[in-house]
Amino acid sequence: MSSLGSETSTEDGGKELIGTVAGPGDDPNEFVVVTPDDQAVKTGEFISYTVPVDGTGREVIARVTNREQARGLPETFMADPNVAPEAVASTLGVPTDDIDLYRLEATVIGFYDTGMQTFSNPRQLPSPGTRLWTAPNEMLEAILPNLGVDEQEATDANGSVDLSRINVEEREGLAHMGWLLNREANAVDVHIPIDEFAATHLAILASTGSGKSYTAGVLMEEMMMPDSRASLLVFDPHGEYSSLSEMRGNGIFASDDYHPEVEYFTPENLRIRISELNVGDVMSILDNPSDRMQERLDSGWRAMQRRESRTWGIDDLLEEMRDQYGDDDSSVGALEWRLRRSIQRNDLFTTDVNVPLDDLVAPGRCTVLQMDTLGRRDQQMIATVLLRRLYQARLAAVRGRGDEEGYDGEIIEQPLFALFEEGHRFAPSTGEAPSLEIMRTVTSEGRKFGFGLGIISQRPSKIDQDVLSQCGTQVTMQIQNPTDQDAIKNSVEAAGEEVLRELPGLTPGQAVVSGDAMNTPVLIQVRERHTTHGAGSIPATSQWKQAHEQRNEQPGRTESADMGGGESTGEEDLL
Ligand SMILES: Nc1ncnc2c1ncn2[C@@H]1O[C@H](COP(=O)(O)OP(=O)(O)OP(=O)(O)O)[C@@H](O)[C@H]1O
Repeated sequence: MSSLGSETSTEDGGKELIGTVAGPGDDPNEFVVVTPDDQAVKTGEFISYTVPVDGTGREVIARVTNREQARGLPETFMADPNVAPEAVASTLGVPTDDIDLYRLEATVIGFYDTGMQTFSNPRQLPSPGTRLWTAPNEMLEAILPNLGVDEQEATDANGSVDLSRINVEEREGLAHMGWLLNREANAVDVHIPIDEFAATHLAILASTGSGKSYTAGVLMEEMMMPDSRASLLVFDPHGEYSSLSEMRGNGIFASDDYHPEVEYFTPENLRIRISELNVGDVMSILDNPSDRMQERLDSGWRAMQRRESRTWGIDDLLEEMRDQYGDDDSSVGALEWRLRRSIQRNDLFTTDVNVPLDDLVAPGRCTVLQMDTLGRRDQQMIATVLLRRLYQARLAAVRGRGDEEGYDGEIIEQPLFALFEEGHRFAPSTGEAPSLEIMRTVTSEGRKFGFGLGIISQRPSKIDQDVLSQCGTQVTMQIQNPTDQDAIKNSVEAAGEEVLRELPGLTPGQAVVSGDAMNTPVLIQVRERHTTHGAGSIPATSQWKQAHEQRNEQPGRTESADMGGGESTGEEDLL
């Protein structure tokens, strides 16, 4: 490795001199850097240079987007793998010092503007000859995520702005997701503001096995820390989050006055009161009701909803429809069969039990709805009814309806965050799902009412595009499928070319974080979980072997398997 001239190449704070600007690049925002250093600068690295802006020297950050060799030893020197190219060079008397030269392309991100609290593009490329440095670790920690660092915090005792002096770890309400992939582990820790993604929603998108639920687990752990004490609700269609209960006894999550609560609900205690369904929900679960049936159901259902009692059932509804249309109406007869089969005989629905929302959600409580024993339609139904009730309860709280005389509806005073594994199941891009409408409502309006959603999915192209495009923060992991990459391109505003280019090459645990929680997209390594990950793949070969050994140990099994001995040949069992 060679140094740039005779100057020392490093400064305090891990800032390293890496090269010199050669000139502008192909795009207006791009420039070219020549660097002799073949180790320090990888694609994706953040580099910096200083330019005068309004009379003040500003440290501008740029991202390296491409790296190629500009000069090196001739390829013929590498023809024999048994002989080092340097040995060939020395035999031929060719000097090898300072021979390697790299050409980097970099895109300007901007300088951090403490007034605007985000990056500002100086709209001026560095002049040829400008010296480039790796951006300092502490500064990157403070300015890559959207932490709203302001001038007061960033100003040192001499009155100069110094972004490296911000101690991110002292700030509250941040989720430590991991660290910048291009730097050493924990050199640049990435802490994202929970308030941002809890308000404007979150999407975690990746192919299966890339680390979506692991990352969701990391974020939930962070949200349940003493300085956040979230009110979380997890819709868990596969029962993947049972290990979150480990947070209860783990000191990392506790403080003098706080221990996180983790509660599990199963379908047995999540029954849906029939009167909570609206007529659209019912239509979606009935088998192809005709127009006449729909008309009768609509009228009957509305009449039932006007009643004071909330504990009516299918018999009461049928009686109402018969009152309206007569005892012999054939459409009511056809509806009876469908209603009894889809609702009355389904244990999920009941006339009177309704889990109080206060039992379900509370500050400092993570509630996991374990729905793995239910079919897709029943899972959607639970999500529909719960989301609708929670949304109404938040709306009532924000609008101060609790103080109104005569208001007897539910109220949830604290903001909520609901996380959906298999998000495409609840907000699908095609086909009917009763939950789609309320998912759209919460993602478009929830911000105003303190109701955030997190959508996890391995098939971004199968998520309703309105819902996906409302997820302001995105954690995107490995995705190779071109249709899913297109869905991300079309719905994720922050997903520029550089983000999309990264996706196929990521390995499990690596992610691009972009959107509202960030000032610019970054590639990170997600940190390890404090709780056990509950969703690993099942190791088939060891489990087959173990199961087979156990089977052999069963006395009856070995005897009947031994066709040569004992009284049974096993043939009797077949007769
Ligand atoms: N940040 C990480 N650190 C360590 N291991 C990780 C990390 N992220 C993922 N893994 C490993 O990768 C495996 C797959 O992760 P995970 O179960 O979260 O994938 P997934 O995308 O949710 O898959 P699926 O779609 O099948 O649910 C896990 O078993 C876990 O061990």
